[in-house]
Amino acid sequence: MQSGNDHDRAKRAAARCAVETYVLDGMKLGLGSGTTSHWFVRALGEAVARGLDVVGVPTSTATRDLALEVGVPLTTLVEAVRLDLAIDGADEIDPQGAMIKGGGACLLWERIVADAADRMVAVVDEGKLVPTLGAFPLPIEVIPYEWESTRRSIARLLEKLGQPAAELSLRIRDGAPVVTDSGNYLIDADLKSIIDPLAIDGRLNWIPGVVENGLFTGIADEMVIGRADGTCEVRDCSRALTARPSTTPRGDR
Ligand SMILES: O=C(CO)[C@H](O)[C@H](O)COP(=O)(O)O
Repeated sequence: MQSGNDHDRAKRAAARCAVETYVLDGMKLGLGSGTTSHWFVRALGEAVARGLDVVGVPTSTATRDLALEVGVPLTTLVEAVRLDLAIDGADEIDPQGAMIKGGGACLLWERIVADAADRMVAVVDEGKLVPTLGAFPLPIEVIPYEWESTRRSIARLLEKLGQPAAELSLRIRDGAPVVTDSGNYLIDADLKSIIDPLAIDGRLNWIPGVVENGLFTGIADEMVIGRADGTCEVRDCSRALTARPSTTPRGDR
């Protein structure tokens, strides 16, 4: 069993490997959120201090603050239009590269930034690899207005899709609902095992009140898997067929 320190070493290994393997001078980058992404932003800051010329679009206010602290120049999607590469973590990732994201409450901005990138690379410690998604509760971002009614609609849809949730819990921290960077709430759906991620991803956002969900199917092109011994492995998942329609068809990116 891995300790917290092992996880941390593995995350740092994945982050360092991602900088060394993918980041080139002149790139416009999507900067993910969560602890693994934060190691990536720190490693990027060190590379910038050595002369690397890149700009980044952050996927959360926390990542924005860290990028400013470590000297990574920032831009916006309005200015950059397209990004060369987005690097981001995941809460779970399957062999096809389908992910559960949003454990850090940043799924909406993460999805927007990944969608604007020509290539998306997931950076994970090996503990994130799963044969089937779903042990990690699926985060669903909802607007606060009548969120309980939205939760009921989510429950009905999941039941219809043959995937009833054991629990649909409003995410609470310190006695109050967690509020995302966009001012929304999060409902975590404990699905145990997700049989058809694409079907759920494709339907959840149709529910009025649902802003985004944490199933990222067909988005990751590659994954960098970090290990506690400091090594890493790169795996290709760009041939995965499980994509929900993007605003930008992959061929046009
Ligand atoms: O989706 C995310 C935030 O919304 C993160 O990428 C995900 O939670 C993984 O985080 P960590 O690298 O800390 O394990």
